[in-house]
Amino acid sequence: MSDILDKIVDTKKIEVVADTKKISLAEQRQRAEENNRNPLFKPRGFIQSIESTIATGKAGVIAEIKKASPSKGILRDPFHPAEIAQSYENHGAACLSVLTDQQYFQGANAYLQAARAACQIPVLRKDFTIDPYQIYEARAIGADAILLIVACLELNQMKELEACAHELGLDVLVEVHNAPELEKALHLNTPLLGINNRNLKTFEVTLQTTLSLLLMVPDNKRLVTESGIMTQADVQLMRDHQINAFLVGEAFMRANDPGLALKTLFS
Ligand SMILES: O=C(O)c1ccccc1NCC(=O)[C@H](O)[C@H](O)COP(=O)(O)O
Repeated sequence: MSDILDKIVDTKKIEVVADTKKISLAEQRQRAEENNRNPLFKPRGFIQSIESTIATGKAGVIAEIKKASPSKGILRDPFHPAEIAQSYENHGAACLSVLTDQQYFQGANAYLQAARAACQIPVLRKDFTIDPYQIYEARAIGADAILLIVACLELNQMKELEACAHELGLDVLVEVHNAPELEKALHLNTPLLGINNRNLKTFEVTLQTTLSLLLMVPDNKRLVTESGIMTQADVQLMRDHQINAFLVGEAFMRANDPGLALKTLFS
């Protein structure tokens, strides 16, 4: 595990203990299950939205809402998640990804809630999931999908977390950065496989990461290329390799109108 991931995971362990004292696991679970019975909050179908967008010939874009990151500092200030969500939806995003980690990304659960309430498209809770508590919490705040980062997790943990998510109707994006992680990820059931082009140890970003792992990705997985997609040439390079799902943050967060930037990048 990288230094920053070590730090983030240590923080998450402390947060889960503290959060459980504020809202118990049983209460969080009850909230999650209530949401599943409420038409406003039941899962919107994250993978389905990516697939139906790609089926029309367009790129399946997971458009990220993040105020800041460890590698880049502040990306957007002022920051209005509801406006950004509407702009993304109006300009063709298949899904949203909202950072909820506070300490390292200046995110918040409230940002996810505001973004989801402002649109109809499904939302990934972008956080560092290490404990089932966070999955109940994700569903309780309205998330439609969660992220599992292989570099942070043992295989048994990943399987347990995936089963918990699926039980609640949440989709799972499993994220890898190298070949051993990819092999591990293939033990999960989720068809959604993210390759992060960012090395979380050095913060170096290269799209070659996705291209170098391509041959290892089975046909029954939907590959999402993540991080460092900045130009139309980047998009074209990926599409030339039949990669049609993208997770993009910085390029949109730095634009005046994030949705317009999405439309331009993928036109
Ligand atoms: O971005 C970071 O600095 C970072 C550090 C530690 C863990 C994760 C980190 N980033 C999360 C992401 O993977 C990106 O937010 C996402 O893929 C979008 O990337 P980009 O389009 O380059 O903003």
